[in-house]
Amino acid sequence: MEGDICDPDRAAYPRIFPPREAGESDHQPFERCVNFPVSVVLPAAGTGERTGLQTPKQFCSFLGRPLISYTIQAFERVSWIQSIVVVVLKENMALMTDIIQRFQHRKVRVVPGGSTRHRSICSGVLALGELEGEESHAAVQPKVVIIHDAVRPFVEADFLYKIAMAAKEQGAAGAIRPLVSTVIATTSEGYLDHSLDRAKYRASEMPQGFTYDVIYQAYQRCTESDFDFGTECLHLALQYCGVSAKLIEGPPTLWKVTYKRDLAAAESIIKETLSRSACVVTGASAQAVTLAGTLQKAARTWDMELNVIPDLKGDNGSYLLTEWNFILVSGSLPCLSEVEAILTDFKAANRAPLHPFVIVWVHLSSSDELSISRTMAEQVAIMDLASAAKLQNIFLYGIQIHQSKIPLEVYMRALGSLCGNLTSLHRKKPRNHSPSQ
Ligand SMILES: Nc1ccn([C@@H]2O[C@H](COP(=O)(O)OP(=O)(O)OP(=O)(O)O)[C@@H](O)[C@H]2O)c(=O)n1
Ligand SMILES: O=P(O)(O)OC[C@@H](O)[C@@H](O)[C@@H](O)CO
Repeated sequence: MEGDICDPDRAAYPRIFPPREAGESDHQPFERCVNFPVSVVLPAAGTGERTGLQTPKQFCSFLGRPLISYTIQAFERVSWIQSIVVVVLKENMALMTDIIQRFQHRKVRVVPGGSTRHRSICSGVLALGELEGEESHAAVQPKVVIIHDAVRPFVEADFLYKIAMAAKEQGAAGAIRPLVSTVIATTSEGYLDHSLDRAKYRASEMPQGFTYDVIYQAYQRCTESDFDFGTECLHLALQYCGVSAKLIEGPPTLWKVTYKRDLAAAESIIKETLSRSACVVTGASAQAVTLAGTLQKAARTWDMELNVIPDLKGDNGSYLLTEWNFILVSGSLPCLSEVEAILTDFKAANRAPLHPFVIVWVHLSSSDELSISRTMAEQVAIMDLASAAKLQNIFLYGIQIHQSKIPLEVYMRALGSLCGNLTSLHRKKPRNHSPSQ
């Protein structure tokens, strides 16, 4: 597809996902890239009245992490997004800055919002044209602006790609979903006037994309009434720039957190997603990498996503300690130092895990290379280590695979049921963090 400069078969993170084998089904996420600058505006200056809570819904925490942090993370994981502008109420600027620092968000800038959603979005769009500080080095004025409600945390890279490409081609693009209920028009006395043919209408959702010029002009030309009562950016593009947006049906995950019940739904999705992902840390051992590849394939039968990494540090040396669980695979003789190293890395990253992390230490031994006594001694040492790890909110498991004795598949099933525990672990309340509203 035009603009798609990445080889679609190349994984977005080549050092994590081994190249797919010929004919292997498309289990692994890969990232399609665009070749023009894209920035994001996340309006988050609302008060969330409809939730009935004191805390604005974008700042409500799940597993110790505010909702808006999950949304930002969904965007900063997309490598072709150059910058993110979060728009919050002036009194929440310090809180938002703290969240960015605490969760190590990158390429994010905070600007003050307005009294309505359109005024907040406009503030974010204008900020993209005024690059300041280090932003001016890293980001250029975007060709395409993606606008996305900060309270829609479940957005996928592939759909963002479709919206960005359509916005570049058409000038504007928006996500839509089928209507669940029929839309009816009422009389001023509150009676049915007429009902709309549901087949002709769709729900307008987010993300939406616009070329920078279109959305900038639309906000320059719209009226005060638009600013005060409007809810649809696509309408402004049509009304004031003559641009008819390309509409793309999005996945059901695009829904917006609006009412209190939506918070509970969002929390269960977050827990479910977290418990089905893990990083396999292999070190440099070729044997461990091979075992990791086998694990990765087997994990698909457990509906788990395993990302294989050589160590806990990312390309730029920063720790990859986001919300992953970890499976530490050692091909060499089982030595505690590998486990101790990963726990030390956790400590060095200075990130108290806000929800239980799981480390499964899988040792592949080609024979009974260990005497029983050493195994026993080692098990005691592992148990001590596991007790210490638990104080860090980390659950440490160890599995020794004697390849000679039992087929690998049997171990895979054991590991599968252990990984299945991740879900139950995440159902536990995070230690020491009473979740805020
Ligand atoms: N003045 C406003 C109003 C809303 N928003 C943002 O626009 C998104 C969608 O709006 P909505 O769901 O209506 O949020 P609230 O206005 O906070 O909700 P409510 O109407 O229940 O108060 C939210 O991320 C919200 O923070 C904004 O940036 N500035
Ligand atoms: O109307 P609310 O302020 O609840 O939320 C904004 C939504 O209307 C908006 O996100 C989509 O309809 C797309 O424009």
